[in-house]
Amino acid sequence: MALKELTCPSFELCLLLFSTIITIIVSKLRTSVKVESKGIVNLPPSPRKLAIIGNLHQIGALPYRSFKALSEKYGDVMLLQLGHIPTVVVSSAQVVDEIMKAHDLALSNRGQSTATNILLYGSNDIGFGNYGERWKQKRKICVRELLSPKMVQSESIRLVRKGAVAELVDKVREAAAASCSSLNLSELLVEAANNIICNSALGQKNDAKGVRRRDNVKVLAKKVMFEVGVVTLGDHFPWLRWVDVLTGQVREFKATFAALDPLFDKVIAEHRSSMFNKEAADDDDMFAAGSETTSVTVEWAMSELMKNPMELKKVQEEVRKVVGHKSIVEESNVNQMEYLKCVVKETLRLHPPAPLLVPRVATRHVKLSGYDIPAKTRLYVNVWAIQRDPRVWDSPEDFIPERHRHSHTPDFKFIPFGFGRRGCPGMNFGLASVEYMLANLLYYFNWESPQAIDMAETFGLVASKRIPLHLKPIPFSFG
Ligand code: HEM
Repeated sequence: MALKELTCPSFELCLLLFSTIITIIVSKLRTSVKVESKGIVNLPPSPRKLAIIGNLHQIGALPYRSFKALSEKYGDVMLLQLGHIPTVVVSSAQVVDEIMKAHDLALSNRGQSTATNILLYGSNDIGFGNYGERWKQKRKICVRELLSPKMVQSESIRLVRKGAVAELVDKVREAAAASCSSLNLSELLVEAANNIICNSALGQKNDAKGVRRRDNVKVLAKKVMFEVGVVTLGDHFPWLRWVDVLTGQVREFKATFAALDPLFDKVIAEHRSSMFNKEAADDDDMFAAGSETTSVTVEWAMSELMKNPMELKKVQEEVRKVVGHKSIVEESNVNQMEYLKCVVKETLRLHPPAPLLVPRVATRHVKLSGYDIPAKTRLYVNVWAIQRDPRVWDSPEDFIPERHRHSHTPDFKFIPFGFGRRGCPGMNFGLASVEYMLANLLYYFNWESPQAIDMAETFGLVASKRIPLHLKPIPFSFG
């Protein structure tokens, strides 16, 4: 056979595959020798893995559900091989307690990906940046300038929330006046949550063409949120990074970044001499992380309430009793709505927007529940499984807001905002928005559902409803 025929593309591909396999085997042998020579022997239980892909074939489109099913067989600390990434999945409150007490610092790095490296300035942001002095500084500035309880309750941010929610209520009212029987509430919630965050952080300025800046950010933030959740082939198999280039994936990330970066430059320039600091403005993922988590929480709360009419009636009675005939829902009213707060908590228990938190990475070897976790292992905390764990929750699949009435102590069986050094700094900001949006929707309108509520999920970095929530609003009058 002529040499030319041998070097056809498929032969090159075989050669590439063969050399890749040899490289993997050699590197695996090296790793296992290293592991054994360091005395690391007691690894967590693992399901059987396949060559090269490891356990990837066992993970479905909703990984937190696949992890839960596997953990029922392999335990609360389980080791999976996701492509080339060794990954530990934690599925019990007790183990989270142990992490918090003994290993929070050692498990404070994040896992970076092709997407976060391109979109988030080399993963140099608060959400995906590694733990360290620079990261601590950035986080401190964000909390001080925007997310502290004092800032969240400041007059300026209250006004922003009030304005954005009034806009939401007006839009629902318009739809009701036009006898809309199937309003896409999900869409309006995303818009309202985005407006709260963009207007709080960026102000309400327009760009040169007269388009409101928040409208530009809105579209981009949604894109960023989706794309940072993308795990490319090259992330699982570094030797296949070139495929990400060929498929156009890398080009897509770069295009999003190219659109977002000048916008942030403008904001930074404007705020240089004022309250907002460059380090804080750097964090485009904060807008994305903050708005989608907020809107999906209200979306799930409304869905659960529609499925549970007794609870809907109860929470509406409370909201209307507290607000009375004033016909304006004040933020201060929300503090008296104890049951509404329970509804929000129960929603976050059953539908944590980040069901696997944001993955962490071990900076050094740690011992967890007696198992060895080597440095650089990725860690997922399966909050979705923990918050439905029948060992710690009665009737875990049922929507029972009442169960939160007397639970004030921090408890690792309920951690929708994560925990420790990497826990969510936007909790107060997020809760204030969720509670105020929900109180308004429940005060001004009664709701009917044109069809059965579909509770199916879809998952990127955030778990949202697969089919947007469509409802019929009916304006409520005190008569
Ligand atoms: C209902 C609303 C929200 C929920 C349920 C939520 C949940 C979470 C969770 C689970 C994490 C990961 C925590 C961990 O790994 O332990 C996180 C991180 C983060 N969240 Fe939130 N979040 C919400 C709203 C917000 C808002 C409104 C903002 C900002 C405006 C925000 C900013 C962030 C940031 C910057 C991080 C990264 C923190 C770090 O890595 O150190 N979040 N959030």
